[in-house]
Amino acid sequence: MVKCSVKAPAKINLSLDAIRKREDGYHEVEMIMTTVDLADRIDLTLTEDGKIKVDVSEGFVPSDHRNLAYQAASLLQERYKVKQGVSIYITKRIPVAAGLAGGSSDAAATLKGLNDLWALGLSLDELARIGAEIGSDVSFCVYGGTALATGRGEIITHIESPPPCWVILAKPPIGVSTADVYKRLKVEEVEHAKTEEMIKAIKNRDFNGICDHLHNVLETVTLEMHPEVRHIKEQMQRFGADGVLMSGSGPTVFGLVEKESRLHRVYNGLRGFCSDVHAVRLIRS
Ligand SMILES: C[C@](O)(CO)[C@H](O)COP(=O)(O)OP(=O)(O)OC[C@H]1O[C@@H](n2ccc(N)nc2=O)[C@H](O)[C@@H]1O
Ligand SMILES: Nc1ncnc2c1ncn2[C@@H]1O[C@H](COP(=O)(O)OP(=O)(O)OP(=O)(O)O)[C@@H](O)[C@H]1O
Repeated sequence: MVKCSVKAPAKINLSLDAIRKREDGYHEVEMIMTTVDLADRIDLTLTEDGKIKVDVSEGFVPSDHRNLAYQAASLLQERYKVKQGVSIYITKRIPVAAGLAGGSSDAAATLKGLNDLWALGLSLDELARIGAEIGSDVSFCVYGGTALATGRGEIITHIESPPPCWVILAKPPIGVSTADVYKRLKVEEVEHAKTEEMIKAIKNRDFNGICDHLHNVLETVTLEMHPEVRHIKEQMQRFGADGVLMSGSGPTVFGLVEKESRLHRVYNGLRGFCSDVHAVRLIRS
């Protein structure tokens, strides 16, 4: 096999809590993450020149060593002394710098695709451990589905999928730096998430319970920096989403909607003033 295509789905954080700042500069977190069916596409083609080459459908995403898919390929190539190179084409559909783990998911998909193409025989757990060296969200993206992520986000405990529902994603035309948001977070002052309650609601397939326990400690920080995120949250609530929260470090806001009849109202209402809106579903593991 010399080529393959891999899907790289986005994630949302149903809850995100920061427990404390660690000595290595990262925050100890507790997050409930789940994948949604908005995905980038990664096309991998092996080459004999030993080089890693990245091209991206979006001009403003870096196509050099800063690209997380490049880093994933480079890490595997060096560690397993692979002689072949790879040409990576990324078709971006996930909004960039959005809190949806687009780059992390591209890296995870590249790890999985190259594990097959280079016949490395690594397990998902091994790929997730390698992924953690690239970024805190990459381990989760290797597995997908729904999980509790702890540590700095790289320790993954699988949980069952939430009951099916629609997810509306709306991103204002700004990008947010995760490092910036964490830097401004006053972890000793946060109102903590009820992570156990969220897990219980998911296990009980209690859609209203899930909506009641949506909580993200980074939201206050990003809302202060970007009032347009608050505006989108308010509009999403006004148009009738059952539960609304900012994902990750933002600025994307997601709304959970149980009934399809209401989906159109929320989607069309938001499209009125926000150009980057997607109606997607949760992906069951
Ligand atoms: C906000 C989330 O997207 C939620 O899923 C993740 O926590 C961030 O994951 P990520 O983008 O893969 O983040 P990384 O590339 O590992 O880290 C970017 C920067 O965010 C800060 N960071 C990240 C994760 C974490 N648990 N604590 C932190 O303080 C650090 O300053 C780090 O330098
Ligand atoms: N494959 C990639 N796709 C998108 N951005 C990438 C990629 N590789 C590197 N980047 C860089 O990473 C930055 C953050 O982009 P990304 O879309 O991964 O953010 P995010 O969705 O906020 O991630 P997270 O939720 O994990 O914090 C971008 O500004 C871009 O410069």
